[in-house]
Amino acid sequence: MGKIKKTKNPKTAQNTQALPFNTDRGQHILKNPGVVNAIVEKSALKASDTVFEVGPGTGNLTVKMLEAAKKVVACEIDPRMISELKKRVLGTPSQNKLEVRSGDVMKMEWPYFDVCVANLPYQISSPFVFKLLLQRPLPRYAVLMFQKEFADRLIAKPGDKDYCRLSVNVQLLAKVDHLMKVKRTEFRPPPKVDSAVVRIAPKNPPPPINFQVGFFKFRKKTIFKQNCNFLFPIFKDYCIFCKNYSIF
Ligand SMILES: C[S@@+](CC[C@H](N)C(=O)[O-])C[C@H]1O[C@@H](n2cnc3c(N)ncnc32)[C@H](O)[C@@H]1O
Repeated sequence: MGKIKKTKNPKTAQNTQALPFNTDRGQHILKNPGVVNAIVEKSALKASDTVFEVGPGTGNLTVKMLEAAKKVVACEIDPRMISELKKRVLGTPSQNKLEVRSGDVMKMEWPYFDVCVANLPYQISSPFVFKLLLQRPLPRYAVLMFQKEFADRLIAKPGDKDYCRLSVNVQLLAKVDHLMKVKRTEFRPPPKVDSAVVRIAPKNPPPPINFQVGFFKFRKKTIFKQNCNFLFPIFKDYCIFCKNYSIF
């Protein structure tokens, strides 16, 4: 593990040797190597893969993925974490396989990648998933850790209590599978909620949706005030489907 130590108030931390966690940035670090190994195993990385990791933190997942993949491009918002990560791989055989990008993943252009693996900061879950599904070329899949309740909505099927607009929108564009549950006690500091790891495999080729007039640009209420006939067939079917299932 890295040198990070939990402090009650990061802003007033006195310990200059250890970094405080910033939970406002979703800094809940996986502390159980068994969970880290399980996530990497379930990611089924190939030796030829370029992996996009969001929020590597101190690099617990990163170092394992570097052993399995051709390259890891890791995007991290916190410069302190970047420096810990770089120190961790310095002088190791993995050093040249790691590219670190500094900044907010939602504001930057994404690199080419085959697979995305991330223990995501939960506050960006929804926009991240839709940015992922609009990424071109399409990645093979993403293995992502979410708050359990968000994961439940992603994988919900018609009739389930969690079935909602998110389930419909994501499952229209991808196959979503639940991989594993992760208890809050597996993180340092523990978050207030449990988590789950999900694989999102975009449908390839994607359904023929024109996103300029698609559901990302419309509010459902606006759509239903209009005549669906002007919409191209798949989007019209989608509207009817949502209407039938009362998904608004
Ligand atoms: C849940 S921690 C995961 C840390 C590490 N991957 C692990 O599993 O132990 C989330 C990480 O995402 C970073 N982060 C938060 N918001 C971000 C953003 N918008 N763009 C990039 N990284 C972000 C945080 O600084 C933190 O290192």
